[in-house]
Amino acid sequence: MKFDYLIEYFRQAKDYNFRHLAIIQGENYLDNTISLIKAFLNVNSNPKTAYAFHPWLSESKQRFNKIKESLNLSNVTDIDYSSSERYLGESFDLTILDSVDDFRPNYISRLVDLTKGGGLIVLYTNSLYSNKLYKKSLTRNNIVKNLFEERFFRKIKEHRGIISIDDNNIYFKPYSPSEISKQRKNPYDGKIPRALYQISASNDQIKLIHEADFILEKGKRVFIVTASRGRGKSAGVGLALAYLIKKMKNNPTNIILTSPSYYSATSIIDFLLLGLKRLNIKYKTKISKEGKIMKISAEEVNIRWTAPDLAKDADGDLIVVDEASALGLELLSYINNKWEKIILISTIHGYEGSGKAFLKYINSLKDSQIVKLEYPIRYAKGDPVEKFIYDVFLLDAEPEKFDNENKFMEISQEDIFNSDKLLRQIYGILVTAHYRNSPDDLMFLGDMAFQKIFTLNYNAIAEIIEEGTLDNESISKILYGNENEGNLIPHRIIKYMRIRNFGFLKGWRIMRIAVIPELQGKGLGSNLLSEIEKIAKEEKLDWIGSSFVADLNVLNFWLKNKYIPVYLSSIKNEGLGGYSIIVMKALSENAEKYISVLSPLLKDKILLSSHQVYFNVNPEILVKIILSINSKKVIELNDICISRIQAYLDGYIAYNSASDAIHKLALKYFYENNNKIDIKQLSVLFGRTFQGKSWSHISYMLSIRQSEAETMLRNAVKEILKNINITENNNYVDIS
Ligand SMILES: CC(=O)SCCNC(=O)CCNC(=O)[C@H](O)C(C)(C)COP(=O)(O)OP(=O)(O)OC[C@H]1O[C@@H](n2cnc3c(N)ncnc32)[C@H](O)[C@@H]1OP(=O)(O)O
Ligand SMILES: Nc1ncnc2c1ncn2[C@@H]1O[C@H](COP(=O)(O)OP(=O)(O)OP(=O)(O)O)[C@@H](O)[C@H]1O
Repeated sequence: MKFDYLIEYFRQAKDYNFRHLAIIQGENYLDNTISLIKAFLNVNSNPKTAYAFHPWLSESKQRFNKIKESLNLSNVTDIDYSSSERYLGESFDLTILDSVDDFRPNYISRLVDLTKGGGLIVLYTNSLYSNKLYKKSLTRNNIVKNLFEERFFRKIKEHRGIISIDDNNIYFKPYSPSEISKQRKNPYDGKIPRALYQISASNDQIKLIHEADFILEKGKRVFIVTASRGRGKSAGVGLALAYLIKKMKNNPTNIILTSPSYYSATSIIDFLLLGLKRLNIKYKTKISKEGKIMKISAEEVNIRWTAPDLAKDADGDLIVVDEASALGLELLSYINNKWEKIILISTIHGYEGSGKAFLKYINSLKDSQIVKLEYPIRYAKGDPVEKFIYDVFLLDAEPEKFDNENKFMEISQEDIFNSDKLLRQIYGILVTAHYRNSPDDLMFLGDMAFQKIFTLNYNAIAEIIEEGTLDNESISKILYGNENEGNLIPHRIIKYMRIRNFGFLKGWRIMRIAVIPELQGKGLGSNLLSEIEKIAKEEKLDWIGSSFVADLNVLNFWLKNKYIPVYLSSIKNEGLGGYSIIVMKALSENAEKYISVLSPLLKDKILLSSHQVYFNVNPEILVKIILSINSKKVIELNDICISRIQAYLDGYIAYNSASDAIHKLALKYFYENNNKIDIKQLSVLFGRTFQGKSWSHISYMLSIRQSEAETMLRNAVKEILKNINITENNNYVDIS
């Protein structure tokens, strides 16, 4: 097919700085891809090109070579989908997505983003439906739905500026440049150095650089930068840091830079270096073996990139956190407790979800200033491809609040995907409530067949996966190392607890439960759960459970609804920023037996191995879990122990001298649970005794003053002692 008539539109896009997206399908996909790009080359003869694929899959390299050679493309970066996050700070004129082997929403939204105004994105495939890697992970017993893809096609037809080519048919409604708003940079006003003004890409960036010196004011200061994707937040902060370095000149300063992965901070680093160059400030860099810039020294200032878990405790004067909302509120609150000067950068709408909880958090921070960037950097505002991506992946879905909060019903995936209004509502609840929702989750919602969706009148929703009833072979595979993410709870229990026959039981895993933000805390979540439990009982299930990243509020919700913790993952899920916990409620006698074995084991695990496995977990979470598990053990304390504790309380010996005795006393308390003690006091005791934490660590984690920590521990110890039958309250012993 010839696409010469599109040249005029490509030219228009170049003039107005917007992009086109083409979806090419059918038997002639390769020829059509080549012809379409040929038309585009009339407008840009040597485009900076990104080519994304799974290079290890058969024939993918041949396709890459054929396209590259037929078009004589010389400036090509080949990107392995699995490491595509490394390219987030880059920009391209032409982006080619090989979708023959995979059609994965997260990859598409991430890579489309990298394309500049005037550019073209081509997504080509034989068929969007068959043989796709991510889709296979949603397939069970050969069954999977196509609701996501069907909607994707409907959206292609609805949007202007999107080209759809299907063998011999082309469907394209041109976009009107009148909908594009070009931005002009305001004249230079002397507020920032001219050299930085010249390299700033938007008025928003100039404002950001100007306002960043808020951080240099006396006392605690938190400077927050938020925007949708690609607004130049990170680059702007890089330039702002260069300016701060210029201002701090002779002050020795240590700056810690952190982000979920090194690559998400590269924009900051690149633009910091560019800014330093333009300001004529000399700098040195320390580069790792993999080529990562780990440290920059300029004037008296040192800037180091450090992974979040280490960064939070590092020594420094200022911490800069990129993609802050992805780190989770617990870590952010720790950082806020420990650091005096903080810069937080976060995407508000985007593939990390819109993060209402994060917004609420930053709005509540004292001594803070928020700068919001509006104008996109890579392309003009009003760009049709951005509109398409937002719509097709529902990046900005916001739910409405409905009356009659308690009407319980099940909704089919078909009903949801056939009504955009309903889908926006349901998915909007997930996006706003769960800040880690991503476009992949939308495909999951549409295509994964073994799930059920329940709602309380569209104000609260739960997404449930059917798990269990595994056969012998599947169970054996799990025992000997195979993954089975479709059966998450049975997998964890079979693999890690080695309890084989749990796999035969039938259960429901509540994969997501969420209430629209305005209605949280009013009982809707609990009501929805109890309605679901009724149905689960009617269906004769054995168990109902959930796996989520341990967070105090969420844990409280499950405990309040009488779910019992049965498993806590031994490694941190870096992607989700925490340790996953599984909670469960038995619906059959059979399941009751398993829970009564599993939960005491979890209590033992926490009490015996927190110093090495869970030392980074908030002690309050661990205390909540152990207190919720009712398993008793007798722990004997002899008189010497008690006397040493008493001597500690009376101030004759230090904590360290009595630490073993206090440890035993705490163990006795946690296994006997006989009197109610303030949870924060217990958490200090647990943190110091079982996790080996320092007083300062504990205070940052629990948001208490450092000076309070030891008093709280003493109070907990006193309270526990009070309830132990002690005949004489001595702080010495005679041995006869
Ligand atoms: C598998 C998973 O999906 S786990 C993730 C759960 N979902 C989320 O974190 C999304 C954001 N939060 C929400 O959508 C909701 O708050 C839910 C689903 C956690 C709870 O539903 P709600 O209707 O808010 O809770 P409900 O009123 O029934 O119960 C209140 C209890 O839940 C806990 N809770 C957890 N989160 C919240 C919250 N955001 N607001 C109020 N209470 C909360 C509290 O312990 C509270 O008890 P308390 O008032 O005695 O302290
Ligand atoms: N002043 C500038 N001059 C040239 N290019 C810029 C400038 N500012 C940003 N860019 C480019 O624009 C793109 C987006 O910038 P950046 O990564 O800072 O945005 P962001 O808002 O942090 O995006 P994300 O939400 O994707 O993290 C990058 O490719 C960056 O190199």
